[in-house]
Amino acid sequence: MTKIFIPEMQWAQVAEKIGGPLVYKQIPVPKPGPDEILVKIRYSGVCHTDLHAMMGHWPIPVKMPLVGGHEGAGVVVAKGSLVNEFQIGDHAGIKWLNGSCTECEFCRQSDDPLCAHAKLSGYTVDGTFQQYTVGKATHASKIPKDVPLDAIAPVLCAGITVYKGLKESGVRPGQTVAIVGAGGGLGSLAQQYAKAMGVRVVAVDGGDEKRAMCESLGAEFYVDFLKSKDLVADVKAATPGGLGAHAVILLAVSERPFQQATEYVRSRGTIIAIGLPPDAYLKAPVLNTVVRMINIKGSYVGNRQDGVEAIDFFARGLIKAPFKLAPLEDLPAIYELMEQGKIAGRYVLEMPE
Ligand SMILES: NC(=O)c1ccc[n+]([C@@H]2O[C@H](COP(=O)([O-])OP(=O)(O)OC[C@H]3O[C@@H](n4cnc5c(N)ncnc54)[C@H](O)[C@@H]3O)[C@@H](O)[C@H]2O)c1
Ligand SMILES: [Zn+2]
Ligand SMILES: [Zn+2]
Repeated sequence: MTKIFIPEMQWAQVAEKIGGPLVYKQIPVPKPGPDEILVKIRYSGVCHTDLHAMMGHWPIPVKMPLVGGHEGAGVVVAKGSLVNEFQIGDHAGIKWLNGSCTECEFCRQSDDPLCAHAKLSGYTVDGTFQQYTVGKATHASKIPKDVPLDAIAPVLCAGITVYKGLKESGVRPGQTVAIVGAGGGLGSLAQQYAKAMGVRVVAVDGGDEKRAMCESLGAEFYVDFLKSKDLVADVKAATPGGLGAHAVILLAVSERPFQQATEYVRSRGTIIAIGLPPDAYLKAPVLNTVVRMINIKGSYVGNRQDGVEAIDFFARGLIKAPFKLAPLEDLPAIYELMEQGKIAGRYVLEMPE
């Protein structure tokens, strides 16, 4: 086996404290434990969760200083003595779920995201905004060699999460899903997974750039929340018979749509909350929820099998979502655009050689 050179130091984007700023600097390359792999990250997507993490938006303690990032795609360059799943040179993905205990009731039932001892990339352990990242071999994703590492990166969180959310909604081929926040990273992939599953899409987001993107991704209708005078009526009008959407996938980073979705979901329909706006509450009228038999559920990333399936959809050529490439150094500017809701699709960072 050819020996791969691994440097002692590497470039990383580091948040030194809650709220930032980010510092682009050299830090030590981590060493994999016995059950871990070391991945030379080539590309990492930038998820809105990374921004929430740096800003301390959620009441879950976040590691500081922090290297964010959890959509990392690269090459295995070292592994611990217990690792059988990967060989040096394999392509691998580091996801939000960096590892879990594998022994608790949730892990045993393949609900590993619910594990109380889960390690979260770019939150409780350092993530993929660095040249080299460690992850548990059991939880890292296998990426086929013919799959491009830049395009697959956003699938590792955004893709898996929306794929899982669509399955949790129970929406069936031929039915209609309203995707709220359709113009963002998760939204762009949600449209592609829905289409691949034979589900019709009503996209909800703001602005003409996102309209153009959603229409190119196959949305049958686009409702602009910035321009619509009656969003509920507009979404319903875009669904068969005007009866409302069979499922609503909430990906927006503001609270309003979480309050509104019960108004345009179809009777017996399901609302899936995925977006995580800070300090937000779900609110639904009890009467309508009961007499229209509305389901409201949360959905949180996906388990290992969801990951395998989501990557497989991509590998079969069914998922093509737009992304923009930028060097790792540009992360602060990307966060600024994200804050302003100005990113159509996903940004993918390219690591320095
Ligand atoms: N549940 C999970 O497992 C999970 C996984 C990944 C991300 N997330 C969360 O999902 C959210 C979205 O992440 P992202 O990376 O796609 O973010 P993003 O910034 O790329 O996209 C968010 C989109 O929401 C749109 N939006 C804002 N207000 C809206 C409104 N009122 N109506 C319609 N659209 C609106 C924005 O214009 C933007 O296009 C974040 O809160 C993130 O933390 C959750
Ligand atoms: Zn994410
Ligand atoms: Zn567990």
